Amino acid sequence: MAVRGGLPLAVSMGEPAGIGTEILFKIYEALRTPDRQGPAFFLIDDPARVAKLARSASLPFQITTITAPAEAASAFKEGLPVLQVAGHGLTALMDAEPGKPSAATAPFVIASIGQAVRHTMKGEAGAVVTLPIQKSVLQEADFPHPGHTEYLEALGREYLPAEEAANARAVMMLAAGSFRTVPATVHQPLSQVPAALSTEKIVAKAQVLAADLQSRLGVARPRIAVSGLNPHAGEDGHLGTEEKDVIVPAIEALRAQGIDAFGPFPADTMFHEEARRAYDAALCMYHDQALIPIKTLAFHDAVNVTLGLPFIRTSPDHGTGLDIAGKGVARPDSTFAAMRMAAQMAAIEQRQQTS
Ligand SMILES: NC(=O)C1=CN([C@@H]2O[C@H](COP(=O)(O)OP(=O)(O)OC[C@H]3O[C@@H](n4cnc5c(N)ncnc54)[C@H](O)[C@@H]3O)[C@@H](O)[C@H]2O)C=CC1
Ligand SMILES: NCC(=O)COP(=O)(O)O
Repeated sequence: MAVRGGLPLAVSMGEPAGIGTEILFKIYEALRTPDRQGPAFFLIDDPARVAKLARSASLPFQITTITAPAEAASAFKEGLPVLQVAGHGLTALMDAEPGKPSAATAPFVIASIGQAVRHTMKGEAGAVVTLPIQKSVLQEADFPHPGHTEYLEALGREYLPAEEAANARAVMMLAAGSFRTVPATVHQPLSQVPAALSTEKIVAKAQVLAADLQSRLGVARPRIAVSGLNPHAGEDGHLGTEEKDVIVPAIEALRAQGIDAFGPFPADTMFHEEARRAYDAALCMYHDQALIPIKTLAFHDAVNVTLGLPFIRTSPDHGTGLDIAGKGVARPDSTFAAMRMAAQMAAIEQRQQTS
């Protein structure tokens, strides 16, 4: 599959003690056949570390060091292309042990994400695909963002004109085919969610969602079902008032702007099969409300997409899988789906730019 003018995907390394690299090995092995059905990519990591892992797993292919993304497409035919991640003290990476993350590797994990974004924004890569990070370890290393979504929002702002940058909002979306869920608040402790919700925030997230469903995913007239926050969507104010005070005004504002938003719906009944036919995306109020249904129904198929960025970013829906790292049992499906989705989005973007 061609990616934006044949450009390969830039894959950030994620947690070196997690399942990301072994998953990438499985995907490369599946893709290196002559009739491969998937996009070319390059990994931003330490080639020596990746080669050591490949040797210990007796893989039937080689790791190819590249010095620039432009080499990735042809290198992909010879071996899994790896571009050096920036940073000092590479022994910390070489010493990474499956299942045992260390804050010493955090600077490389963070640098790899930044490099993937830079190459994509420079037009050297078609999209960013991130392998999972161990968020607690990055926090220990004083990473000031709770996850990729927030970091990518900050990185994306650097590429936007000042006025646009001030209003830029990254939106987390989990997607498995036409089943899509979006949390209005993202990595927020549950106790802080009610205070963090506002009519403005819900409106801003829904605007990005509607715009990107149209422009990046080809949904002509996005239908957005909005969840309540409380049991039974507040039971007409008897079980909470956020619906009346915050969510309904947001839906009204969105409808006045021509966005087909409706609700609020009780979150316990809006995800069953028939209910899902009525909408293209569910805008939920908090992380687990959005992620539990989709990970329960489609754990190995779902993709995490960040909308509202000046570049395309996808990721598997799962995390670092420390409990299974190094055992060879991690399934590559979600990361593979993330790569295919990034390639499809890049192709849509390219068609729009050339039409
Ligand atoms: N995009 C990202 O960077 C993400 C990072 N995380 C981070 O990952 C870390 C671990 O999070 P958890 O909640 O434990 O979730 P997890 O997804 O890493 O693991 C949950 C369960 O699913 C299994 N699992 C995960 N991926 C699998 C795969 N590909 N094949 C087979 N089984 C798989 C694991 O073995 C574990 O039993 C946390 O630090 C979290 O913040 C979590 C989600 C996304
Ligand atoms: N549970 C999803 C998740 O934590 C992914 O977050 P992000 O790192 O993509 O922001």
